[in-house]
Amino acid sequence: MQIFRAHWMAPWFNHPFLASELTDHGVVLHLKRERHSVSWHELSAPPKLAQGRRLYRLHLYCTQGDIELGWLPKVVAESLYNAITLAWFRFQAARILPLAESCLKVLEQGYLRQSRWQQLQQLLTQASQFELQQAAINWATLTPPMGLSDREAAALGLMATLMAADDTWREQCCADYCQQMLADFSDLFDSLEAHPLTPAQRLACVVDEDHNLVLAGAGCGKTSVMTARAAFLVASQQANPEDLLLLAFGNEAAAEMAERLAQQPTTRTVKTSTFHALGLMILSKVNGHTPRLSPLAQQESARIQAFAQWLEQLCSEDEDYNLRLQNWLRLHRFQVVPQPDYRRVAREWAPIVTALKLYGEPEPADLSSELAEQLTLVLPLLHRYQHSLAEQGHIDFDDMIEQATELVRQGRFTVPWRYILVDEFQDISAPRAALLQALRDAVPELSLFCVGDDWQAIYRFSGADVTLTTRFAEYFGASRVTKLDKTFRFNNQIEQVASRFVQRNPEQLPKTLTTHLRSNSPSVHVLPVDSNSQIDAISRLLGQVAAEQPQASVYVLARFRFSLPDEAQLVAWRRRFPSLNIAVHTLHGAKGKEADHVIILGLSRGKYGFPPEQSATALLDILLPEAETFLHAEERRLFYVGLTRARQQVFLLADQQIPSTFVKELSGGGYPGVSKWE
Ligand SMILES: Nc1ncnc2c1ncn2[C@@H]1O[C@H](COP(=O)(O)OP(=O)(O)OP(=O)(O)O)[C@@H](O)[C@H]1O
Repeated sequence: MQIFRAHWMAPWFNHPFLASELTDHGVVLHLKRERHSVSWHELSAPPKLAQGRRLYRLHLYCTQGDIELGWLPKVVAESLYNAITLAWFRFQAARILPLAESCLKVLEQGYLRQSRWQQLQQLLTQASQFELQQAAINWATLTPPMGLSDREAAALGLMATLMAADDTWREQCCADYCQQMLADFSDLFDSLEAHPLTPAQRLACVVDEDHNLVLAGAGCGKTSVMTARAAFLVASQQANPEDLLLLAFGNEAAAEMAERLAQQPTTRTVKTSTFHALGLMILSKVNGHTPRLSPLAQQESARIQAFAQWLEQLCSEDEDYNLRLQNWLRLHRFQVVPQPDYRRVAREWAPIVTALKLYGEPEPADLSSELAEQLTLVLPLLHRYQHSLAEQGHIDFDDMIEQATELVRQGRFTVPWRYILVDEFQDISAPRAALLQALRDAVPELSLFCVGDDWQAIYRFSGADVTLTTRFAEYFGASRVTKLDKTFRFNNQIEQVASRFVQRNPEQLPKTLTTHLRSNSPSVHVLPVDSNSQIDAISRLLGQVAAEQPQASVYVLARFRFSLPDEAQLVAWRRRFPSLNIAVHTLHGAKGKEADHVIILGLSRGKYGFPPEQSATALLDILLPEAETFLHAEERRLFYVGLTRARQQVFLLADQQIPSTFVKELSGGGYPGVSKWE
């Protein structure tokens, strides 16, 4: 054991300190008549060396009161100082090591998500609660001495960094992570698709907050980003394929995603599902049997049929109901004689019944007397519907999502995923968002990745709530929003028209889209036609397209299914223009699809025009979440969806006598990208 002695003259001057020695436990001070031990534990900081006129003093910071060792010759003072400093740092490093290793484990998980950041802060706080002294040490201000092992130095360095870390440091960590991933996986992003991903698409794939929202414009490659993120997570070994779940709303979209994932060997086994299939799977797994889904839920036609029958029954059983219904129908210009068109009423009221079930009855104060009357007419339909489900032991999709959410909340379903990716997020409803939130809460490290475009939110009538997108962070908490603003589908001419049109509603999130394709001439054409000559006009347009671009694809779109050309007409066109790829869709059905040319028909005013002027939706409006103040807000977005299906040109067949207000707006000046054909 090395002894560090004070100057031989110390006792002569009655100085009590004679010598010191270092042990594993601390410093032993040899005083005149006794020995005094100071454990490493009691030293709250490294020692400090001070030079006197000829001799040195060493200051020890002790929790019981500071101690000064005087009368030290220079060589002794320096070596004692070095020895105590090194031993003190070693002692602290040994104490800190488990904490440093726990912090490192959090950091090694990758992107420093808000939840991981909180975990780190908790670790540091917990440690300082146990080790009060340690909390008082300001590691950031201390410089560790030479002689520490790499491990000790790293632990102390990490502590110094973490104790000084703030939000800016976290941001920097996230940015560094992204930069590293972008560099490491640039080959993957170059080669995954037929085209290399853009910088914005790549960034969207690697950002990995607890909740991620990718806000995109039409045609900006949302599907490419969904599948590329899945491939990236697997390639970077942050996830195995079975850790991932990709969710879509419709079967077709889920199937398309599955097909795209199957093209990569690493993502072939990634699970894709619709929300409904997910709900069904959760219920079946937990309950041990498949729930009995009502045919009324599965087939719209069956539901309408049942509602129509119940309306008829209600009228025949209850004369008062019959009279009130007839009055209401007359007032709203529905057919009443020879007898009411119950099917039509059923079709219009079905979404009201769904909304009533989902969101409950509105406050009476919110209803005019006319709407209150309508409510009393609709409520018996809801009661019969619920009664019929209960009687048959059936559930519908809303029940299924609600029950699945409850099972996840109760911990009865073991959530196997760590990454959930959701397509078309703008169309999510509150119950589906609650299911996502429950899944997320069940697995602390689960990250949500939602891709959507608030400009294309078109399912409010069936309960979708676009504010879950526009106020994503308020709903889900710690989030990061990335944007895709380069569209590959359409040219600048279509973009200018469509973006200006949709942004007339100031509630839409502002976006500036750039286009990959450019054109100098207008690409949105308004063709005034007589309502009876729409088919001829389409035939002429198809002929024109076939002559100029024989292999082109053409969509014929309409607001309502019954406005679309029938199957026989489609077959006739396909025969006449065999090289063209012609398809007909409702505007809702065309969502997510694209064609070279788009023809939109039925652009008139009236109850079944576009936008439809239907007073019957007033009650629905009150029931649905967050009524929109801008007139025809959702129809405007639907029109935007129609415009943005086209890669090259859009043809708007405007009713010559009563043109749609949307078309009047487009052709009335203010939209330089629109050409008007006479
Ligand atoms: N980085 C890219 N380079 C070139 N083309 C791309 C790129 N990313 C996507 N595309 C192409 O852009 C088109 C639109 O992509 P996609 O259908 O994924 O868009 P989207 O954002 O889902 O559109 P929407 O919301 O309108 O349905 C597709 O033809 C796709 O191949």
